[in-house]
Amino acid sequence: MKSMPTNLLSKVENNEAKICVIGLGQVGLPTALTFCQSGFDVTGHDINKDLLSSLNKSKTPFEEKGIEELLKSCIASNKFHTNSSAEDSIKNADVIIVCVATPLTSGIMPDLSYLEKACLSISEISLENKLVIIESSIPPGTFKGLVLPILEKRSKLGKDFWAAFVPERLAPGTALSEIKTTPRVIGYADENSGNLANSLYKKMVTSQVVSTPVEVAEISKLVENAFRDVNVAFANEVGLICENYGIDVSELIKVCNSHPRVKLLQPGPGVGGPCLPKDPYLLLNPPGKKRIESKMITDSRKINDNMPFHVVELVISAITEHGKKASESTVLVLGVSYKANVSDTRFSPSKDIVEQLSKNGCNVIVYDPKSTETFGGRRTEDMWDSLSQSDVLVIVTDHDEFKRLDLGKIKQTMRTPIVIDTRRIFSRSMAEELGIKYISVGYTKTLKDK
Ligand SMILES: NC(=O)C1=CN([C@@H]2O[C@H](COP(=O)(O)OP(=O)(O)OC[C@H]3O[C@@H](n4cnc5c(N)ncnc54)[C@H](O)[C@@H]3O)[C@@H](O)[C@H]2O)C=CC1
Ligand SMILES: CC(=O)N[C@@H]1[C@@H](OP(=O)(O)OP(=O)(O)OC[C@H]2O[C@@H](n3ccc(=O)[nH]c3=O)[C@H](O)[C@@H]2O)O[C@H](C(=O)O)[C@@H](O)[C@@H]1O
Repeated sequence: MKSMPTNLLSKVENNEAKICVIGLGQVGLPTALTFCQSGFDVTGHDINKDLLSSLNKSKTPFEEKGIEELLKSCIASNKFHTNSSAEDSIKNADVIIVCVATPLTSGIMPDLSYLEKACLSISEISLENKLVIIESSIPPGTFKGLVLPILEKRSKLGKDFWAAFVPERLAPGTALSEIKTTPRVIGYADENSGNLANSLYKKMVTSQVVSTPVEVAEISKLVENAFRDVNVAFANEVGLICENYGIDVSELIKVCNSHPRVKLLQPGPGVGGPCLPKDPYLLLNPPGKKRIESKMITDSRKINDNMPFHVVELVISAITEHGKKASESTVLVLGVSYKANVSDTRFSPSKDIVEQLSKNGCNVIVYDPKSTETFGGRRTEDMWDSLSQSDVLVIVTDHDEFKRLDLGKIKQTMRTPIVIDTRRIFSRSMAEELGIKYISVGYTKTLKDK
């Protein structure tokens, strides 16, 4: 075993290490730009050439607070470059950070093909004196079982090169602040690699850097997201219970959360995004091993996946109670992205809501200022004009822009004033005072009273 790579360590400590980030998506781009902001020279490589050319014009394909300004300043400083050649990008780098996607296959199994290809292209180059970091979320056992065997094709870990798994914890929408302020986990396979990675991330992160064996780090990332998924599922289940009792879940949450050890989350239209619907399955499917059973985790996934269908039931009941047929009704859906103030529509609850409403015969109009996705509905540019033709307004995403909508104007404009506010962006009492039929996940009193 070689001793600590002092040359590489001093390059890291003096901000002289050249960094290459592979995969410039929602994780890779903020990572590349934040390291650049911390004083490093960063090359971003991606297989998507259109993405590289739009980044070179300071345009990002997704919405993220402050990212275009940061991209512009990093390009202007001449410290951020893009390169479509994997070979050149890797060859010239001291540190290589892999941020490619690790999605699910159609059979809900981990799809590690992007990671495998990225590692293969790294392994083609001599890794002498380089540090390789994997940031992509990976099923337990992947770092030692897949990543290292590929990287060690020509070079030896701990002798020629160093490697660590450093899971990303940023949440889209607040990525550029969270990437620095959220404590960072370093998953190490050997001590020197762990120390190098530790020094590197201390340059970027203003909070704690926690070191742990790589096996723990792999599982920690997936458990964190499964924890969040299970907690949202519990909130959703409590919402459904409240509908049965005819009480308002928001009032209940306020009361329960006054207990110092209770922190109920917010029920809603379901759980979307690139990670929560996927990571519980990465946790339970270690590559090459038997699937692990966890009823709580899989049931939570089912509860959350069922919420869009529940929202559709709320809409159809409201239409029926109003004496109309679904096929005669127009429904305006506000929001296609999976959560507030982001443009990402991956696994968005809006998809099932729009598709199922259409299947029920509704005329579905979709409006989202952050995305042109329609999920098969008809997109409108003029929300107020579409509202004037609508029988039901369904809020699926709580963008700030929607929160500012005037309820009085909504009441005056709609053909039938029925609002399904799945995110609780409006005041229930104000809506009801205005004569709006107000329904939410966890509040269906107006429906049940009839
Ligand atoms: N999106 C998020 O908020 C978070 C994601 N993660 C994890 O980070 C990883 C990346 O996720 P995202 O950034 O959302 O994915 P993404 O899909 O937004 O970006 C991945 C990028 O990698 C590129 N790519 C794929 N194969 C490549 C290759 N062989 N060489 C170069 N580029 C390649 C793609 O073209 C794409 O631009 C995943 O494992 C995800 O689970 C972790 C924390 C937060
Ligand atoms: C444990 C944790 O908080 N993980 C974060 C999560 O980011 P993400 O944007 O997916 O999380 P989120 O804000 O909880 O949103 C996920 C989904 O859950 C829904 N949601 C969330 C909270 C809530 O009370 N009710 C609710 O319905 C959201 O609307 C959204 O559809 O997953 C990220 C990731 O791994 O991609 C991770 O880095 C982030 O730190």
